Amino acid sequence: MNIEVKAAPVAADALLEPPVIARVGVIGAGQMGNGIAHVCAVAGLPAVMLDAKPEAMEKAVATINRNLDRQVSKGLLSAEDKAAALARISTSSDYAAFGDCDIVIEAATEREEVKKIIFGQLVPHLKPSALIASNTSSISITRLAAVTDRPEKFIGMHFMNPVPVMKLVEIIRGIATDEPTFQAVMTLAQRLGKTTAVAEDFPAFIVNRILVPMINEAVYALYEGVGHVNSIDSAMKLGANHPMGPLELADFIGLDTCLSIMQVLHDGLADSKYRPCPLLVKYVEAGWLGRKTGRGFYDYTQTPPRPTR
Ligand SMILES: CC(=O)CC(=O)SCCNC(=O)CCNC(=O)[C@H](O)C(C)(C)COP(=O)(O)OP(=O)(O)OC[C@H]1O[C@@H](n2cnc3c(N)ncnc32)[C@H](O)[C@@H]1OP(=O)(O)O
Ligand SMILES: NC(=O)C1=CN([C@@H]2O[C@H](COP(=O)(O)OP(=O)(O)OC[C@H]3O[C@@H](n4cnc5c(N)ncnc54)[C@H](OP(=O)(O)O)[C@@H]3O)[C@@H](O)[C@H]2O)C=CC1
Repeated sequence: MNIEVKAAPVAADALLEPPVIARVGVIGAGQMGNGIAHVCAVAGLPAVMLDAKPEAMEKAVATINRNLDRQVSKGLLSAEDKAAALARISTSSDYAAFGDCDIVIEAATEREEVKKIIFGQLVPHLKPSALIASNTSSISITRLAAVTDRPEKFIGMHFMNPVPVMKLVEIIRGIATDEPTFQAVMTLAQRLGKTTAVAEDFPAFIVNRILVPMINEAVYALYEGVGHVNSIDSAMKLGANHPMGPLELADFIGLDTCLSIMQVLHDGLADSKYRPCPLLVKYVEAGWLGRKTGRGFYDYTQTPPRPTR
């Protein structure tokens, strides 16, 4: 009996060449934006950063300088390579600066409405072939892509904090993301020295679906009096071999970002197990956002940082 074996159909876009990325734009010059610009520049890619506030960009360049020095002192980078990397970084407060970028990576505050406004401002300045990536920690890539003129060239590129140190980048395709975009971003992540994990477009993807509910649970443990800040963090560092305790890590990520991620999980999965801890909500309402505001579960004006509970 003859069995006819048919080749699986090949999507038309799989035959197209992925675009080459030679110049990167970064929106948001906070802790993630400066880290993304840093690793691009070290990998030889010119990177232009934009932020709502000029002082945020000045601070970002100073942070990059300090973190490059850290790599030089550890012997990971030569002084010449550091100088060359710094020279590849520029800043602008005008979206027109993204006109010659092959990809723009958005790393602004974790609020859907903020990101959607940014994409509306960005799109008119992009060349037709330019890709857009979002570094969102949790928000639907499909929904963000839908407000742009190029959902097929839109993708999630989720770096981990601190970007120069952490090996992983999660890659998330929206429903419309095409194959050349996916391939181009996989190649870019490799060029930046990162390892990729591909995640489907579900709330908070893989890392934060697992990590941030653990942090939220640590805040519940604090809220319910199971332990003090120090005992909770020591327990997880020494008892589970985590490099940082969950409350220290929450402060490091930013409590506003942790809360936004829990809200996306709670809204998106409609399961009460993702309810943000009321104490986390209260800290964010107080403006105690962690390291970036000098106070969270620790007070960073003290050396060493002193637990606030
Ligand atoms: C929320 C999300 O969407 C996803 C996420 O990113 S979740 C967060 C994922 N990251 C983690 O889990 C990090 C856990 N912590 C660690 O792995 C380690 O503690 C660490 C790598 C951050 C630092 O380890 P270390 O090198 O032993 O510590 P140390 O040299 O004392 O560095 C600590 C400081 O350097 C930073 N850091 C270290 N090397 C750095 C570098 N090359 N570039 C930038 N920052 C660096 C740390 O953020 C911290 O900042 P301060 O300058 O304010 O102190
Ligand atoms: N923190 C973490 O550990 C990680 C965060 N992420 C994600 O990365 C993104 C950025 O987070 P992170 O760097 O921590 O946040 P930060 O708060 O450190 O930085 C965000 C920056 O974006 C700026 N910004 C806000 N609105 C605009 C705008 N309209 N145009 C330009 N810039 C704007 C903010 O300015 P201002 O302060 O003036 O509002 C701020 O400088 C978020 O989506 C977050 O979820 C991903 C991985 C890890």
